[in-house]
Amino acid sequence: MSSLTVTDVTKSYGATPVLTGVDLHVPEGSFTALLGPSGCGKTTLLRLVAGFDDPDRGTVDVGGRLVAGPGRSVAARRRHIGFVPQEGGLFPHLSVAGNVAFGLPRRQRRDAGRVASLLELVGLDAALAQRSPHQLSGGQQQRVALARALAPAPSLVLLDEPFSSLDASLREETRQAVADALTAAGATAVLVTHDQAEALSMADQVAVLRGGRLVQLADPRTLYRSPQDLDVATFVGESVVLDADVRAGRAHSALGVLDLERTCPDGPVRVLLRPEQLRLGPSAGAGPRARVRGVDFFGHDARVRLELSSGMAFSARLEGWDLPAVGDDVTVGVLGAALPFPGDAVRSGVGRVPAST
Ligand SMILES: Nc1ncnc2c1ncn2[C@@H]1O[C@H](COP(=O)(O)OP(=O)(O)OP(=O)(O)O)[C@@H](O)[C@H]1O
Repeated sequence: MSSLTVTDVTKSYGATPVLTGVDLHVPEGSFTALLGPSGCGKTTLLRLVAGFDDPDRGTVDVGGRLVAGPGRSVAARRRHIGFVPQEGGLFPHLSVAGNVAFGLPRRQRRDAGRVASLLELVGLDAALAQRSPHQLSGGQQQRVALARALAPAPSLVLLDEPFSSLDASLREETRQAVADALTAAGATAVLVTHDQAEALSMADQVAVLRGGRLVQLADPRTLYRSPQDLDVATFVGESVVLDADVRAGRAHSALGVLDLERTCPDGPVRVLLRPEQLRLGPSAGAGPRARVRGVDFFGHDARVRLELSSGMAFSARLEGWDLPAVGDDVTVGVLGAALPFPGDAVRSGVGRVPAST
């Protein structure tokens, strides 16, 4: 397996810039997720790396070998890159074993042991080897597609939204199987997704793309806890954004006086909390009082929608055992510190919680 280095990659279709000055380094043996909203250029970047298209400017380097750049474009089939497309792209007329064997060098195609070990690597029972793709679940098909992509021991594996067509329970299970197989193979992998939970749970590092630019590259915890701006914050998770006034290093806000995650000059600021930092107490307790306006119960946890007497609405994320009822009055406490964004203009004093889950 090899590292991947993308330097200053720019691509336009007609007059429309799709990628602008993208720099990305994926260390050997690591897993990077490209995360961003629809149309931000994720798939285009993957296609330029795979060799399905060429950048207008910049370079792509796989394991120290320049595969795309000024005057150079190595053909896709010579880049030693495995590709797992959205729907798996299995050959319908070949068996599972035939599909996996297709990825092997010609002289190894009849090696049943090699095919069996690849199926084992992706967590599939060898008994499935003679089935046709249409006799498999969507999750099993994706695993076969990964086994086929890993078969030639590629330098790099690219996965383009491979779980998007799977239903929720199968998606979780398949993600885990794919992540385990990639780790076991020591693969360098890049996954395209618009699902923040998928990116945060699977990847070693997450590259957030917005409008064709890479706006932040960080490990999942850093990205979630220290997003570079409020747009990234709300894209990677639910947020409570408050207007506040910093005095002597603490933020005075509608949810009380908050400690800050990093130093911030005195003055108006917007601060970020995550809904799971909020704790609710009895209405007679200390802290700002709020009324419960709604409870969205998910089983293991719940989103409790709250409103202060000022009309400010926000949500807390609580474990599902001991939840308040709609109409209850509660007090709100804050765990940990808030993240300040001094550059963001103070708006109307109303907190917001995006609907993204
Ligand atoms: N071959 C092409 N010709 C013209 N425009 C294109 C082409 N490929 C992509 N685009 C445009 O480039 C932009 C980025 O597309 P891309 O598929 O890379 O986005 P994405 O982030 O992967 O989105 P999604 O999550 O919806 O797949 C879009 O506006 C798309 O319409």
